[in-house]
Amino acid sequence: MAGKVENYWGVWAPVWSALASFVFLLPVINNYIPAGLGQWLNTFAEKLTTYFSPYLHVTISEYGQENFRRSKFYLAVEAYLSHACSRRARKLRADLGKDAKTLQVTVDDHQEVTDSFSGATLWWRPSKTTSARNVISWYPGEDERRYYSLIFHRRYRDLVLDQYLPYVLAEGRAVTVRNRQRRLFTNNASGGGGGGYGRGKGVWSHVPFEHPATFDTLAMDPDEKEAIIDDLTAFRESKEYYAKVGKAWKRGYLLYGPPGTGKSTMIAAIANFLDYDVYDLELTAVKSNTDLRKLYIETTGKSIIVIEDIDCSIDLTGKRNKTDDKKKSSNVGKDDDDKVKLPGETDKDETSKVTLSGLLNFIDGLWSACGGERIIIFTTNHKEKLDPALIRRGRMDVHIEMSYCRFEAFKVLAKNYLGVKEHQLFGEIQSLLEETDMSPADVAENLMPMSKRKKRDPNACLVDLIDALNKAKEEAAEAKAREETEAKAAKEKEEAEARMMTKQGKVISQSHC
Ligand SMILES: Nc1ncnc2c1ncn2[C@@H]1O[C@H](COP(=O)(O)OP(=O)(O)OP(=O)(O)O)[C@@H](O)[C@H]1O
Ligand SMILES: [Mg+2]
Repeated sequence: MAGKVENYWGVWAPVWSALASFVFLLPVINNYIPAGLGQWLNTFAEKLTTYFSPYLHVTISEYGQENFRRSKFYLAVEAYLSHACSRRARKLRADLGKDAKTLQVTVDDHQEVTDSFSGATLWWRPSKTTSARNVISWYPGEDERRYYSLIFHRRYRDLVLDQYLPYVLAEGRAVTVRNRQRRLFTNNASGGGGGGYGRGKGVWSHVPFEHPATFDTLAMDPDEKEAIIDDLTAFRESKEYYAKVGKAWKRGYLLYGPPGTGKSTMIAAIANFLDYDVYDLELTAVKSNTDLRKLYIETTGKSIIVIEDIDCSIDLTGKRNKTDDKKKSSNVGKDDDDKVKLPGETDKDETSKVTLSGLLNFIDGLWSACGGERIIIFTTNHKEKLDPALIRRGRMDVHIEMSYCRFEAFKVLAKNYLGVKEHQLFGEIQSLLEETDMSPADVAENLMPMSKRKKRDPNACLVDLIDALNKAKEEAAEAKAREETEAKAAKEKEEAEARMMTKQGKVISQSHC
């Protein structure tokens, strides 16, 4: 939006100059004339300025009606100007951002910057007023009030109000999102951090999210990876589509597979790819369906809600053991812990009472009025243990199997860990990986050059990996042989027992005869 710098005083310069002198002198004149006349002169000066000036001013103040909060529009303008116009300003203000890591540069006070939009030239001027009162203020922004003035010709009034300002708001927000420090939230208060769960503060505590995993570092089949990236991209760009078909803008992913195959790493890669916050939901720390609902409502848009190891978190299979059956089944669909407690009465049962139906509601987000895109991810080592209702399409839309390391995935790890794309040992490794189930975590561990010898020579890492694969292969063969022997022994025992039973049966029937 770079614009030609022009002076908005233009041909009206002499008139403005005279007016400005008059307005400037007014406070001095006011000291020597009666109060009534002074007030009249002030009003007159204002009217004169408004009447002659072809320019309009829009003021955007830092603090709105509520003194505690900085105006969102002001922040958006600040972000927009620092991004779009700060290059053209001569005086800048530099500060550390919210996370105290990134440098933020904004246009300094009283520095006018120009912008242009659909042929219109606009001037932005950041200013501040300082309170004359000799009172120390408790509230931020009371003593010093910053504001932006936007000045433009009145013929652009509609353009500015209807198009330019909404554009500045949207652009400013986008810049803020790009610059923000993403966060990892957790509902497990013992994990440290800010507001504890259920203590009247926020229900989530958070730390900066700094996981370095990306899709480039994720070792898996390239075609599957591409399909996931496509799916995520389509989701991110489908706001209108979801609105059109009347669906909440959310998508569920089920990541399943053996330990160490990259499920948690994949979540970090997705978060980094989409630039979303992550809410790591510890289900065992949630006491009731009501609390689960509160947690959902307090999540923001552009976020990933994660429940790791869902099969271990809670009994969600719907299959209850007989003794507990009666008690637990009365829980399904109800929030029995919603009932009013007597004063002083505490929760005797500290265990989670989240039910399957509570979780299903959570996923469906039926009671949620919050907009904005959300991704829900479950991880599990045992997909077969999960209730089909929990993972049906529509809830968990995409099922992704994270499998043992095969050759294509190995090549990604070799490139990332050793910087090696081709090697004479690759052939041997390929055939070993096809025959042996080794998790990417174990392969990665073998490739890590953690000793001086390995650091000097990537070859040593590959040789170590071959040794580990051969060992794993032998162990797998031994385990298989053991299993076969045990199965054979069990079968023989069963047959012997059956023979014995038949024999006994015959004896009994003969004695009856
Ligand atoms: N597919 C992969 N690509 C790259 N690195 C991987 C992959 N899988 C595992 N790793 C490495 O192994 C470590 C453990 O992986 P991760 O925690 O993602 O496994 P997981 O599937 O979540 O295991 P679990 O089921 O035990 O939670 C990671 O820190 C990562 O360095
Ligand atoms: Mg994991």
